[in-house]
Order: sequence, then C-alpha cells, then structure tokens
Amino acid sequence: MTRPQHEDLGDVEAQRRAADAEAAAHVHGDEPALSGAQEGHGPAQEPPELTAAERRAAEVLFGERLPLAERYVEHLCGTGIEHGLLGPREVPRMWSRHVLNCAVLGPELPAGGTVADVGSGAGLPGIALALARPDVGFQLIEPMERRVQWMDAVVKDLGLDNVELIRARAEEVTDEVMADVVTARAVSALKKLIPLTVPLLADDGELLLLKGRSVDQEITAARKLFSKHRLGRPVVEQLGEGLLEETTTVLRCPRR
Ligand SMILES: C[S@@+](CC[C@H](N)C(=O)[O-])C[C@H]1O[C@@H](n2cnc3c(N)ncnc32)[C@H](O)[C@@H]1O
Repeated sequence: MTRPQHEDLGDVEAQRRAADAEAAAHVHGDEPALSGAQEGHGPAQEPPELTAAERRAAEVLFGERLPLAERYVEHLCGTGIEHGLLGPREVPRMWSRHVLNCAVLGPELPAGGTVADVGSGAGLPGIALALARPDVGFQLIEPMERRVQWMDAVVKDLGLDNVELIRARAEEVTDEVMADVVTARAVSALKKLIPLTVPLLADDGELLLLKGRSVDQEITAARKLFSKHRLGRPVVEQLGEGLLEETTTVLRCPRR
C-alpha cells in the first residue's frame, strides 16, 4: 500500500542531496557515497554472483526466501541503478555492503513486531529486512516520490505483504506511526536523527540505527538528546561477526 502524503514536496530534492551527502559520510566514513546523487545514473547491470561466504550468510539470513532476496538484488542492480537510487559503483558490493549488511539486523527484531524504517531510499534496510522477517510488519517512510514508486513496484513484484510504503518525511507521520523498532541507515547524523526517529517509537520500543565509523563522535555530539528524548544508554554493537566479511555497526538505544 502506498499513501501519498502530499503532491508538492517542494525542496525535498535539495534536502535529499544534502542528506545523501551527509549520510553517506556517516555510514561509511570517507568511503564512496551510496546514492545516485553523488555517482550519477548508470545503465542497468547484471547482479553480482554471490561468493561462497556471501551465499552462506544469505542462506542464514533469508532462509527459504533467498530466491526472493536474489530477485531484490536484480532490481537494485537493474532499475535501481538505472533510476539513480544507488550509484553504479555499488553493484559489485550489492550483497556485501548493502543487502546482507542490512539483513543482519533481522534476528534482532521482535517476533511478530512492527518496524518503521525512516528514509528507506531503495528499501535499505526496510525491504531487505521484510524479506528476512516475514513475521514482522514494516512501514517504510520515504519522502521522494520516485524512490517510493520504485519501491512500490519492487514490493509488488516480490509479493511482500508485510510492507506498507508511506510517502512522507518522518516528522509528518508522528501521529500515525508507532513502532516497536525504528531503523534508519544513511539518513543523517544522530543529532538530527534522534528527533526524527524517536517520535515514531512505542513507549517500550528501541532504536536500531545502522551507523558508520563516526558513531562514537555522533553519540558525543548528541549526548544531551538521549535524556531529552527519554532514551536509555546507547550501545554500539557489531553485527555479523563470523558471518559477514564487513560487520554492521548498529547503535541500539531503548526508550525509557
Ligand atoms: C542517503 S539516502 C539512504 C537511503 C537508504 N536508507 C540507504 O541506506 O541506502 C537518505 C534517504 O533519506 C530520505 N530522507 C531524508 N530526510 C528524511 C526525512 N526527514 N524523513 C524520511 N526520510 C528522509 C531521503 O529521501 C533519502 O531517500
């Protein structure tokens, strides 16, 4: 289901470019940016072959839904690149850096719970997690129309009935979204991300934010916001050790 919040998103494109640039730096430090905004559109490409190690991880994380995850990667490398949702340089690392790196959050989600993913972009981590955890309901919140349209087509093609797409900024849906877990990847630094995500969290909910190498500096810069927003002590975890080539840094923070 797609719910348009409004037709005119005004300066969202400019904001997205700024958020993309800032966010990419926060996810992968000084490594290449994630989005098409920095790298440009490119022709559709064939998905990369899974290495043996990636296949083992994908089997653990997606189980019998691995063929659907493979189809998602086809979409990402095909129309995802064509439409500039991710840059062409991401294709060789689509599994390792993007899909597996996000899906590793799957086992952390509460059984039968709800997740709001803020700034899903091309469905990362929202669609990857919805594939890994069919028992969990996902609301993917994304203001950019073309990104929502792309995700809508992909969600329909994959037959994901546990995903609702919401075309809006997170701050516009605080009255209608209340999730057990709020996720976000590459949306902005913690100082801006906390006020965006906490209002979507249930009283006993938890933030699970995918972060990069600068997470400790971000925590320091945002230290006053944890008590202001009734959050507990933030904990930084590395997920996927022994499973993924590159572990995923997650900032976990419960509501108190
Ligand atoms: C760098 S992209 C990251 C996309 C995806 N999460 C990923 O990791 O590939 C940042 C995304 O956040 C979205 N965004 C920016 N501000 C937002 C807000 N206030 N609420 C919801 N989404 C927002 C942008 O439209 C964009 O799709």
